[in-house]
Amino acid sequence: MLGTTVCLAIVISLIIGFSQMFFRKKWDPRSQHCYVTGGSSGTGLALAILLTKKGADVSIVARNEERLQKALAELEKVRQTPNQILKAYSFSVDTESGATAALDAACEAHGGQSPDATFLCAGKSTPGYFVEQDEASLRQGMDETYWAQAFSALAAAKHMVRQRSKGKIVFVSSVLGYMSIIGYSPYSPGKFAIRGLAETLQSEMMLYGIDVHICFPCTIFTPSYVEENRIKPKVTLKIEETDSGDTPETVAAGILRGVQKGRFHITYNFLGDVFRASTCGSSPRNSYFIDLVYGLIGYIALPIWRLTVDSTVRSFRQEHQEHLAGTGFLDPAAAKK
Ligand SMILES: NC(=O)C1=CN([C@@H]2O[C@H](COP(=O)(O)OP(=O)(O)OC[C@H]3O[C@@H](n4cnc5c(N)ncnc54)[C@H](OP(=O)(O)O)[C@@H]3O)[C@@H](O)[C@H]2O)C=CC1
Ligand SMILES: CCCCCCCCCCCCCCCC(=O)[C@@H](N)CO
Repeated sequence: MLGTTVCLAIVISLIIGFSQMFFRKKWDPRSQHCYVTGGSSGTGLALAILLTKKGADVSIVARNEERLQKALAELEKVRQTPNQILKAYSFSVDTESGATAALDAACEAHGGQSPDATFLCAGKSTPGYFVEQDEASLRQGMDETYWAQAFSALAAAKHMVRQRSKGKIVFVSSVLGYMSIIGYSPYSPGKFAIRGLAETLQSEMMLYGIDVHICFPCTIFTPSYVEENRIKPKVTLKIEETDSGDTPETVAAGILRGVQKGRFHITYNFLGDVFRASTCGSSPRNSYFIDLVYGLIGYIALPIWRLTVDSTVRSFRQEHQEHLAGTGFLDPAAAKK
């Protein structure tokens, strides 16, 4: 009985898998309005360039006007047709009012129509030790991760639902939204929170025919990666040596491919695939069989990797004590153990 059920499940998922592979119509960005937050730099910019090359109308949003204008000039260079609408808007998207105003401004250039796809790339990482954080820095961490994406998703969802228009919402979390390591207390919780929101919306947006996706990148060589490494604890840098990193262009191509394939969780490299399959839970899978293989690899390799992470952290104990003594954090009256 169990054998028959398993066989039946395999046959059904094979049929579904193949039919999706051959008959699913790939999303074409041509002439679609793609709204990209964080589009002035790194991954968001690479994605905006890619979408422009594919013939999309592209709106980019970020705060710094100068970088936005430079980015817009990059988009202009790869414009495919004279009537492609390419625009840049300076707003901070980590509040509801900012995110809504940014979206409304971008929609105005399209007769008030909702974007066909909303890519939420805005985000920042400010790593540091937990005991060196305070209320302001931890709240800032959530602003730079969760709120920098959640309010744009809210604005886009309301806009689309009011207009009864369909579209896509694409979040950018991190593998640090699947797991975490020392030094990421201001960042990782917000990236997990983005997953929580995406999981809710993947279910709820079905009411309206809105597709939801979420990408979990590993290290990306972007300007902010260079910036975060300046303040990143050495132990965190050491642990991250295992991750060889990708260019923003690779990640952007991975995001677009994932959206076109209709993936909910998007990963584009081996490490990402392993973490995705190993923490999938009841989230929609990408493939029953391939994910099983990645899951198996994770089941064997991740506990071993975790042991090496733990031993790296312990090997930094002495150095860390000296660091805390140097910053005056330690209570001088407390006996040295
Ligand atoms: N680099 C990496 O190693 C990894 C990055 N990620 C995530 O990928 C996404 C892109 O990162 P990356 O390409 O490195 O980023 P960059 O720092 O290169 O670009 C970030 C972009 O977001 C904009 N931005 C940031 N905060 C706001 C805000 N509050 N309002 C409006 N715009 C904002 C920035 O412009 P401005 O400052 O002018 O507003 C900039 O355009 C982020 O969500 C990041 O967390 C995930 C995994 C790894
Ligand atoms: C087969 C299993 C082996 C497992 C090896 C795992 C190695 C992972 C190293 C940690 C990668 C951290 C990336 C952080 C990305 C990010 O979000 C920050 N750059 C912030 O922007």
